[in-house]
Amino acid sequence: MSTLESPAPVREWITEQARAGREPLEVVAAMVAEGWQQDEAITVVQDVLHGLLVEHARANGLPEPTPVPEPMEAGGSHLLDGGDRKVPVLAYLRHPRVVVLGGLLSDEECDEFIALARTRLQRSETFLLDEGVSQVHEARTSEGMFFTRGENALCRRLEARLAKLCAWPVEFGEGLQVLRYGPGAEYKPHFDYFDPAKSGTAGILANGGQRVASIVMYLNTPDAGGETTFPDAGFKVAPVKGNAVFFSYDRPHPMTGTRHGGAPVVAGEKWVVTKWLRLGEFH
Ligand SMILES: O=C(O)CCC(=O)C(=O)O
Ligand SMILES: [Fe+2]
Repeated sequence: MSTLESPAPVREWITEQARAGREPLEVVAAMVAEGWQQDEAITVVQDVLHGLLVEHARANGLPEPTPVPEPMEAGGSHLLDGGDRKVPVLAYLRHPRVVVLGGLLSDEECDEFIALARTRLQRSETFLLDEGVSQVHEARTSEGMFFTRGENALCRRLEARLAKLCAWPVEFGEGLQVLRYGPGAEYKPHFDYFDPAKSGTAGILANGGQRVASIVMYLNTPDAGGETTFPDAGFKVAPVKGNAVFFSYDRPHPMTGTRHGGAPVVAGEKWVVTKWLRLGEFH
């Protein structure tokens, strides 16, 4: 019998202990004293407590966690397999979940993205979920454009690399977006998921479901400023050509800590290409 199919009375007893404020390790110790194997006791306690937390979240109107891409899962190696390229991890943070990647794109790939996007740029818009429309907004003073998924050989190559790195299907990704920030331009702190409380969200989620991860890739190195900031974590990522920042959010809620922004460019310009990953197939 697997421990997860352990009899209901044991699970009920663990739940009672947790509700009475007993420490999980004490509960495990009590089970071991009753003849349980340590590892099996830990597994059952963990499973019951996880279920309690999910129930608690639901009862308090919080969204439940979903699976997310996890680029660090590959056996703990710091050199990730991007298929056609090995990608070094430069830093990672547990909460919010952030992974900083070095050399995700070659210099030539960065230059080619800028060249392909330059003539198609338009003032960036922000999707106003209450009104269900996209509008120019002072919180976002960049210019941008979207490629459709698989639009050209360069997009296809990068999309395949990201899918391999994140172990997340290409079909679950939105088209790549290129942004250009001139001097002084910025993107004020925001969340990338779609707010479930807004009326326009249901329509957006019909295609692909929620966003669960973002990868912001730097196509040049601004002379000063332009960091990607995570203000709630007191953390910022330096925009360096070819490098990237990955972050994931397992539910559309501020508790993920993934509020982030593009700090104002102080000197020079800043170019990024962004990929958003959805929970399901995006058309
Ligand atoms: O420019 C940056 O550093 C962040 C971009 C961003 O947050 C976005 O495109 O959603
Ligand atoms: Fe963002």
